[in-house]
Amino acid sequence: MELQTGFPLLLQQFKSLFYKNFLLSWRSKRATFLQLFSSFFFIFLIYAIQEAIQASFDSSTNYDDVFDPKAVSWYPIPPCEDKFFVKLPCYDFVWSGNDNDRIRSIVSRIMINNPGRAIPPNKVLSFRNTSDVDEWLLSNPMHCPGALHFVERNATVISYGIQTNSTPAAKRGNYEDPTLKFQIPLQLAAEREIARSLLKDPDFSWMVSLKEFAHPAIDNFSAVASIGPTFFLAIAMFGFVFQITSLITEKELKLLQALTMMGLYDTAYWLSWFWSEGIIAALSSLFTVLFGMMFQFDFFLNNNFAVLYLLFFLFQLNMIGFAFMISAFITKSSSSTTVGFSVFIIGFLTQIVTAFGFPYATRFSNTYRIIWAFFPPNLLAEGLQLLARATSTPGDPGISWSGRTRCVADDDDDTECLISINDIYKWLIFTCALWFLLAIYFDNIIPKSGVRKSVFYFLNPGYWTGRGENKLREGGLCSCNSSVPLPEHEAPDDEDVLNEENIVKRQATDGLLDPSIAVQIRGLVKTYPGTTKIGCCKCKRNSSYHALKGLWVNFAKDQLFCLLGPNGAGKTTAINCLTGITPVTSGDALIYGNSIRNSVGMSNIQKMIGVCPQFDILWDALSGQEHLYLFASIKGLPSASLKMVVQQSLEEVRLTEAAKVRAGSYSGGMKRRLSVAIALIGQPKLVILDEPTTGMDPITRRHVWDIIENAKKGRAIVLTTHSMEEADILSDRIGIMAKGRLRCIGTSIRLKSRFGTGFIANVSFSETNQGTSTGPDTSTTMFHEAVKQFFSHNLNVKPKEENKSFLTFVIPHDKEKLLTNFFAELEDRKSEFGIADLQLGLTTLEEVFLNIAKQAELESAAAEGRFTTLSLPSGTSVQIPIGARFIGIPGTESAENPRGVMVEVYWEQDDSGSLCISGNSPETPVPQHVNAEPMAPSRASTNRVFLGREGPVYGNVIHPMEIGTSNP
Ligand SMILES: Nc1ncnc2c1ncn2[C@@H]1O[C@H](COP(=O)(O)OP(=O)(O)OP(=O)(O)O)[C@@H](O)[C@H]1O
Repeated sequence: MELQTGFPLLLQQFKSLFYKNFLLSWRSKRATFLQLFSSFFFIFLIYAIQEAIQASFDSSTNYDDVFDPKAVSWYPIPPCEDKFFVKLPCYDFVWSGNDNDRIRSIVSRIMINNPGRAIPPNKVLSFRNTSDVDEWLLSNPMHCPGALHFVERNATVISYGIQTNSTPAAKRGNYEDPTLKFQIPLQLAAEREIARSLLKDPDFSWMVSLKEFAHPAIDNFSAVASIGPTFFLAIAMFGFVFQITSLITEKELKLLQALTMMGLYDTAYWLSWFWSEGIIAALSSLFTVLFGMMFQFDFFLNNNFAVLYLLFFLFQLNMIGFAFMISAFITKSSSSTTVGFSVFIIGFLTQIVTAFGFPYATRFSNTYRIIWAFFPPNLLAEGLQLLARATSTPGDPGISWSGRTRCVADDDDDTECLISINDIYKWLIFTCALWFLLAIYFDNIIPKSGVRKSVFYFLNPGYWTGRGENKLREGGLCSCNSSVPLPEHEAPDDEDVLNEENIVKRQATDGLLDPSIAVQIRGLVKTYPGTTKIGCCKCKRNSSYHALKGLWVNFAKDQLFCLLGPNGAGKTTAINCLTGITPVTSGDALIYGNSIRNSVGMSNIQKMIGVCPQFDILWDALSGQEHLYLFASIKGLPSASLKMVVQQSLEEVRLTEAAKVRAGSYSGGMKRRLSVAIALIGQPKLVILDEPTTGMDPITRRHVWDIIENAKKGRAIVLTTHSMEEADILSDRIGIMAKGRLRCIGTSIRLKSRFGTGFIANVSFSETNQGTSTGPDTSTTMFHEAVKQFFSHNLNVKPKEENKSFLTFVIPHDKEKLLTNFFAELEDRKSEFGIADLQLGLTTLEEVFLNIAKQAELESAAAEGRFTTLSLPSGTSVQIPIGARFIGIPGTESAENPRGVMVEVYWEQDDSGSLCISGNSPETPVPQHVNAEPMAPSRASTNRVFLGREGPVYGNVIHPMEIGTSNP
């Protein structure tokens, strides 16, 4: 099937990723709902705050149009309880001059003649002079709203003064103007009664009316301008946090890595996210403006719709770009909320600073404004200020579309225009593009799975032409990678591995590419470099590690090559090198002639490989069918064939019925099957299966084996597994790795015959000879003994397992030549021995595996000179090199045993694969001819005495050859 390439592939990848993002948004409805409609909640809050604040100025006409002001002529002295925040007991007024009869009479008339309400005597306090009043007011704050001070100059002149608490106050939506409420009534009462007293006419009266100017609303409090920036930032923060979470989750779960292995273009990935989030931002901005209009804000009604919409949309888009960029620095999706909260707090603070005029005033230099514009919330705050200022009074027309470029002086002092709404658009577009490019740049240079590109990767022409080396680096940006020498090349001990290596080397030197070979690995070396991370308080050092120490091997077409090896052998590393996830340190590999070290080669390889990674890399919210559609599209399968291919794949892995079920609800086995289907989709020419059947039940496992078996045709398959049965059944060739090296290679039978302990003979006896249930009869014992005798006499072997129905013998390889005659004779004497059935088989692959792993561990322990303690039943403890088989015990020399005694040590591997002592033989004399070496490390070559204490005792290693035996 012809796969798409170039721009059509990019377009197809973009479409399928866009659809994936759409599905993810659709299925996380709560998050999407918040992104789209959180604006309603915030605008409602702005509305409520605006209403509350305006209500507090209700008694003032400053915020209203007053075209026909009313005259007010009714000004009684109000009861003191009407004063806001008054303390009880309170007084309607206090006065001074009480040592004067005439003044006393004037005050009593003020109280009696107060319009509408006579003031009771207990609501008034009198003093002799003004200083006494001041003293009382000082010691009794808020107990009285005003004071009158009278002085009788002469019979015709009485002067007076007024004191009021002149602070305007607001309480629960009401405004208190002290002049109108307290000062004028006191003034009118004092003047009225002074006039009556002087004229001696108790009915003398005149009308005083007060009337304000007709005026339009003087100011318009804009909650949108004052608190809007914070609230609109909060709306954008939902998208910001969800965006970072989605991106980091895809990295964390290695979903992005899986897509990259399938040949994903970076651009398609980022564009798909940008578009899908851009659409949500577009809708969210639309709803923001519509809700603003719905709540009848002048800000939203008077400014042009497009001008408003563009500001909100560009801001939200900018925040998405910002989220992309920030996500490159975050490794855990759980951190995204913290990051979002931090950005919000910083934005909140810088918006306050912006609202106070920084840096959009002529006294600040342009540099400040440029720096300020790189943080999107600042631009939003300034944009909202401009729009609010354009609608500050109800008569203001707002900013029209054509007026968006018009620059209005910011301040009364400022005559120079500093920024227009159009400039804000330009800054938002520019910085958004910048964040987008930086996101791709940082994503490339900040390590993912320990791998990154060079800081100046974009300066390498090969990056743009695709013809350069596939240069990836390892380690963090700030870590100093020490240059590590390559591991020494050791010629393999095993003849088959050596042969394979020579074949590959010869083919590499000749430059010949055998058409039957799918993958040729040429001396692959992978060293994870040691890094020194300089933290704030400490230096952290990791030493380098040679995970692959020179791998030379061919994988043939139409065959399955199984890589076995204990944990940490380097299997996954080898696979990661082949798929381009990990850069190789040295050597190369050709996959169908394409080098993994070359960018073009790697992009060709990605089109022809399918990978089933060790751990399922799936989106919980997507169904099996959707996964297959996505991966097939990323791979470049023509869109016309997608449906058919996906159906076939689902049928193949028996997931048709669960095709529409979300992968999150799949069982472990179903997920593995889906991963296998993804690896096989698009007929890849090389399929890499890393432990594909982990967690599957035996029935499903066998079914997947069938799938793998059928998939061999026309492609090469590389399989890693810890199931020896799987390896045995599926493999055409097996390579067992340990400690980064290939230890053996060949077919299953060859490995068993070369590395197994020998043959297994199972002898089962006929039922009639098995005695009663209470115990074997004498004939059974007789048959058993006869067979045992026969084996012992001819092959020198004892049974490994025995019960009343069968005997099992392990026959070493060196007896192979005797076997034909031996079994022919046994077959002839079957009835004589009471034998029902006779089976001969090779030892299991598992045994081969264990032997190879143990051998590798022994070698490495010997190479590293590691020691362990052997505790003998006699109570002696000796230090012995790990893996040593025969040990002479120092200090046991005697006349009887002049060379002392020795033991054979038995080794086994623990769960982590390390060797540990499983037991030892009884002590036997060391033969006379044996030369035992004291095997202490150089620093403790003798059994020294340290500070009065004995040092450790080191055993003498005896080479097995000296005793006449060979190594296991
Ligand atoms: N990024 C890394 N940095 C340092 N060392 C690493 C890194 N990745 C793997 N290693 C080391 O390289 C060695 C080989 O690891 P690898 O994952 O290839 O083993 P494996 O054979 O696949 O094991 P398993 O069967 O457990 O999957 C291990 O000792 C591992 O600790």
